[in-house]
Amino acid sequence: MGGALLSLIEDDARFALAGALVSADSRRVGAPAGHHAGLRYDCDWAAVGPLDVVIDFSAPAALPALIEQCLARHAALVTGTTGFDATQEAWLAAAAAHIPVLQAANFSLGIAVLIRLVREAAAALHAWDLEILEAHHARKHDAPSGTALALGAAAAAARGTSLEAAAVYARQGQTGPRGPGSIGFAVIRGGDVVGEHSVQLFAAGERLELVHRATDRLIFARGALEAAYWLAGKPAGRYTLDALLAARAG
Ligand SMILES: NC(=O)C1=CN([C@@H]2O[C@H](COP(=O)(O)OP(=O)(O)OC[C@H]3O[C@@H](n4cnc5c(N)ncnc54)[C@H](OP(=O)(O)O)[C@@H]3O)[C@@H](O)[C@H]2O)C=CC1
Ligand SMILES: O=C(O)C1=N[C@H](C(=O)O)C[C@H](O)C1
Repeated sequence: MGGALLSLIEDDARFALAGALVSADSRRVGAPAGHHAGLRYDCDWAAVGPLDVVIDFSAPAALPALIEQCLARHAALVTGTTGFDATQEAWLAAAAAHIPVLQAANFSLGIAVLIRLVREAAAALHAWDLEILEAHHARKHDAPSGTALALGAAAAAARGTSLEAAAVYARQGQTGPRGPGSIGFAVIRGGDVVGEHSVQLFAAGERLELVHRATDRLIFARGALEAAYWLAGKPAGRYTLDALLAARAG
């Protein structure tokens, strides 16, 4: 995602790159960061100049330093990183008391609309069995994807329950029949799949499938850049992609 962001920022006059950070043991440290006037990848926040907004697509382990630096610099934070645990989610919520934070498991417009459709379908077909399938490239670290979890949370909320109460993440052996009201997840990993999500609702004699397929990672980078431009300079608080889309539509 870092590479996709760099390539877009190069052609976007709204942005000036302050720095490009990778992990301490990255083979990229010291290599040119795209074609940005002498900027090189670094692993040290000290190499990053003054900034208005940080865009994060990294790993949960990067979060403590990320939050510390955003707070110290009063910078807005856009994060697309997935796989945070409950403690890390709480750190993000606490940071939002001091800086603007926009977190989205998926920055594609199609997924934003899919989440709305899932809410509607889950509520309208409240007794139907609901399953979520996702497929991603072989290098992905977390499962199910953040997007699959967001879709599950939207469906659960639309049915007046929570993902914690409804989710079934694994089935193997003598599982017994499907639990009523449960939300099942299935995960595929392989090759260079950019990201595919399918929400399926089943009743006797019929099935509804809602599917999104991403074929280019640039869509996520574009969405994150729009979010960053919108978020910079806003008051402290939590912001969502939905709020950005509503602001643009209105
Ligand atoms: N919200 C969305 O729309 C999307 C979200 N994602 C999520 O974004 C995250 C990154 O995905 P992707 O770009 O494919 O992953 P990659 O593994 O390709 O890149 C991760 C980057 O983060 C750096 N990094 C890892 N750990 C640290 C650390 N502790 N401190 C600083 N930098 C670190 C890596 O450095 P190094 O050079 O060492 O690898 C690398 O540059 C994932 O959580 C993924 O699920 C991905 C796509 C879209
Ligand atoms: O790791 C990825 O690649 C992606 N991760 C996000 C997720 O976990 O939902 C978004 C997108 O599907 C690509």
